[in-house]
Amino acid sequence: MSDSWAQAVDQQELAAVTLGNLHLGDEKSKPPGSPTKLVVPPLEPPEEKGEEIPKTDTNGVVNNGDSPEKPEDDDKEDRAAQSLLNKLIRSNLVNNTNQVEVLQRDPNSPLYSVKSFEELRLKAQLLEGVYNMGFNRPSKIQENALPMMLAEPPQNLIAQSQSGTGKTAAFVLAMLSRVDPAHKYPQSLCLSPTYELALQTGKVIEQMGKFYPELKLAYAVRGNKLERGVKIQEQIVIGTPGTVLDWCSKLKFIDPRKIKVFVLDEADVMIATQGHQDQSIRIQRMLPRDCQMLLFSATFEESVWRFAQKVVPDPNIIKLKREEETLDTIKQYYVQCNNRDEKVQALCNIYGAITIAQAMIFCHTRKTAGWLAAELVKEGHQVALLSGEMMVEQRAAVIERFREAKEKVLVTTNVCARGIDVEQVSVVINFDLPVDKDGNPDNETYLHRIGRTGRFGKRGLAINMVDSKHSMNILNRIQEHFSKKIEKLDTDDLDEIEKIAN
Ligand SMILES: Nc1ncnc2c1ncn2[C@@H]1O[C@H](COP(=O)(O)OP(=O)(O)OP(=O)(O)O)[C@@H](O)[C@H]1O
Repeated sequence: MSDSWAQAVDQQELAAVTLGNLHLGDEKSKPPGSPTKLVVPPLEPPEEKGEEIPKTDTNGVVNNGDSPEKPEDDDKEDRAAQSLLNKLIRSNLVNNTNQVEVLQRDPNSPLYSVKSFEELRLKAQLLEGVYNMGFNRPSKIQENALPMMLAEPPQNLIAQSQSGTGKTAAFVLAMLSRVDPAHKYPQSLCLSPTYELALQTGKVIEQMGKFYPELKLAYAVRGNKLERGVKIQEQIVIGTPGTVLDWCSKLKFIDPRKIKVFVLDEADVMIATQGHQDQSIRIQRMLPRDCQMLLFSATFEESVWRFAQKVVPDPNIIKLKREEETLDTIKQYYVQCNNRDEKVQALCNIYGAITIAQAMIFCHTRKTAGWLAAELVKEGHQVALLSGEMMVEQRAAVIERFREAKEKVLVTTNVCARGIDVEQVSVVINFDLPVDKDGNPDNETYLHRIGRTGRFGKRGLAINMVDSKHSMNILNRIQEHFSKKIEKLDTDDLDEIEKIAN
């Protein structure tokens, strides 16, 4: 009897934790409302299955149908959702100190790079747009990519750099620069992998083109129904492959032979969606030979490269390596427990002994994450829970609140937090150690969770919870892999805990 009562309380509290951190009705993904500038994009979701967002519904809910006990399956995480999440929470350029690698189509032509936007001789309206967005100087990738993209005669480009390094801003500038506002037909065309990503890029186009009101933008996304026989007058079109293909061929809203710049954004996300690769290639085949082709990708695996070569003839290539993560500046500890209740107790002891500004706690399953969040709330902590069944906007809102330090503890599973940098986190706790599908140590994930790139530099603290022979074995193998000692921490000894904070 008392047990079931306790369970009911648990469930209620869990629900409270979850709801407490959701920002329902977040408007971020709604199409921008500037009726004079838009062919009104749909408020309703894309309709056709398999077109825009295969594993999410139109609000970004990940429908992977996992039972809550199972670990979240990495492969099922939607790349498009991840990319959107990163865009929604990012407020700044991601710094990268690595050298840019440039491969020129014609190695004899001089290689230009710019240190200021003035050097690009942009139209005054565009330069004003750039400064109005708060950009003072080109980002690392923009230094090389912009002169190439704006060169005469136009050159093709394949560019790869991690998310947040300024690719979108770069190609938007190229798209806007090449358009002649006197001509009332599409001249710049950009393909995005999903409806939501198209809207995000559309926002950048609108912001950057703010002082150039003659330039108009149309959204070729599903749900945006136009009357038959209509010809698009907007000079810039952003859309998803299925709809753009229809608009260019079957419906003839766009004359593809008049396109001067063709951008394929997020190529790695694009090819992860069935059908998009073929549709993109079919669109590309309709474009004139002298159309400038630009392709961007955050990663560059073999499949992306093959696709890129099919759609971008004679390309220049620019690559910017990811910043390496390292464990050098991290103090690593483990705590030995017998079960998960002891792990919670150990956590509470740690919190009782040292002041932790902000911590991220990783669990193996959503269920554990939910349970742990509820336990920590009971102990009086302000906890944010990030879980796979949340909509992308909700996840973004949780991370945003955490970044603003509205909560001090973020409990999450690996899949949810992948690729998300919350710079101020000083302590990372592996409530469960990262393992792959076969139960082997997942060293890469371990490094991602607790590693720091050179730019963060600060010393960090990582605490691993061990609760069985098996997890001890995993820990040992991780230790061997990185050749870095993970010290034992006795969480019953307050003095010892205090020492680790110094
Ligand atoms: N030169 C710049 N100076 C300052 N901020 C910039 C500059 N270029 C871009 N940004 C800003 O940095 C952030 C990342 O830029 P952008 O979205 O273009 O990167 P990206 O490489 O396209 O990443 P993603 O593909 O994830 O969108 C944005 O907030 C953008 O406004």
